[in-house]
Amino acid sequence: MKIAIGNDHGAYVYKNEILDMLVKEGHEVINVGCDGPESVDYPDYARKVADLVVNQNVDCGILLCGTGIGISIAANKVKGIRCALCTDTTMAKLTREHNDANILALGQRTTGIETAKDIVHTFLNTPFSNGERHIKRIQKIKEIEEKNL
Ligand SMILES: O=C(CO)[C@H](O)[C@H](O)COP(=O)(O)O
Repeated sequence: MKIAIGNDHGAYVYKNEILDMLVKEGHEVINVGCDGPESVDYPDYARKVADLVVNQNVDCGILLCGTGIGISIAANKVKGIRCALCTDTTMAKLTREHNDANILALGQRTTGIETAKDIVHTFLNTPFSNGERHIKRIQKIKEIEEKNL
């Protein structure tokens, strides 16, 4: 898969671990995150990954910050983004099956690295269910976006 990954200073260690893992597994990964501990602003990185996803330059995105909260809030402001903060594999599976999430958010300060890696694998390997009720609900999310224009 082609994956965009971005992060703030609170998550560059996990970003590097997950990036290495994905490249070893044969994925093409575009790294638009920060690569060191100097303080940066997570919305800037949310926007970079979100733009790559909505413009269909990549199949999906991964965003990381200290908690995963701020960066997911920011990404979800971009029209067409359904970014899910996941803290376990059940959430990763269900957000793909039910919400057709196109960005996964993770927190370096809140989730263990092995769990985070498992979450990434589950997110990437779970297809959208295409269930009628889920399609209808995602359509309603799109309607909310349109009204906010
Ligand atoms: O988790 C985050 C946002 O939700 C950020 O990574 C966190 O707020 C950064 O904090 P600090 O500037 O104190 O390192």
